[in-house]
Amino acid sequence: MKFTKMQGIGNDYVYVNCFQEKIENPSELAKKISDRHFGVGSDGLILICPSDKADFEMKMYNADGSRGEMCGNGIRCVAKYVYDYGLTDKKQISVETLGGIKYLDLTVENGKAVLVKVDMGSPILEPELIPVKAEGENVIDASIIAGGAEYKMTCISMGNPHAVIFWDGIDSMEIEKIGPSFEEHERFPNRVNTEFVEVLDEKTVKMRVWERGSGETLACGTGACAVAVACILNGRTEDTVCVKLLGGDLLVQWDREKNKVYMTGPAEVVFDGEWKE
Ligand SMILES: N[C@H](CCC[C@H](N)C(=O)O)C(=O)O
Repeated sequence: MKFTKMQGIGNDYVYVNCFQEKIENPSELAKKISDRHFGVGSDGLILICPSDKADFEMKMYNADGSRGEMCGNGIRCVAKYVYDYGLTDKKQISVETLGGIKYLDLTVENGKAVLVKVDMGSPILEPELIPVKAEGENVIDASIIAGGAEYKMTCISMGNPHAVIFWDGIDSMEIEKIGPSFEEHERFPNRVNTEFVEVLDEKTVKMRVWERGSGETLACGTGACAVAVACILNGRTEDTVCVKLLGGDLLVQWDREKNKVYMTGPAEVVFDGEWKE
């Protein structure tokens, strides 16, 4: 099976062109191929497939084999792949995901896509749609007890579930201890991606993320969008935010009139390879 290893600000996945390859059990393959010692090593597996609703379909699997509804860093790499590898010559493409159809604009230099802007759609705040067990019509700066400690969280879905926690001193936090207590918390029926964010100024934040199904990653695109929305909802930043992650920066804008979130960032090919099972 041919694959391409790609990364979006350090959030790395194995990409398979399913116009050419047939994957019998993607969940099992994701677990094997993601292993950083016995496999290729990645945060998960992403399949690039035909679609009858959009130009392409993205099917995303975390390193534990679980399916993610949407992947922000991944969808930028999908857009780069389909352009650079000649599946399309369009610089505006649509990609079907479990989180809805997403629309992307490519910036091309020397025949290669170097920057991708994604219309990530509208943030979802209704608890039952995130989902998170909670009273009321949203979860903004709400209390949760996790791992025996109390936190304040803001919950948002970008097609996939996120819990955003404001936290000073994220560089020294023991995310590997706190993250799982949120990921497996009984208030999140489908588990949750958890972001810890430090506000630097009204235009700039920095974050770390414990991803559902993959643990701490260097970056999370949907998480960066959830963080920006949470910062704006809590009056911490302006509507356009530079989100600084371990692997690099993303620019996130929440257009409140259109109620759409736009994310702009890079996408890069690491290498092409062959997987022999
Ligand atoms: N772990 C996520 C999927 C990947 C999201 C992240 N890598 C991104 O760039 O959005 C989930 O299970 O919802």
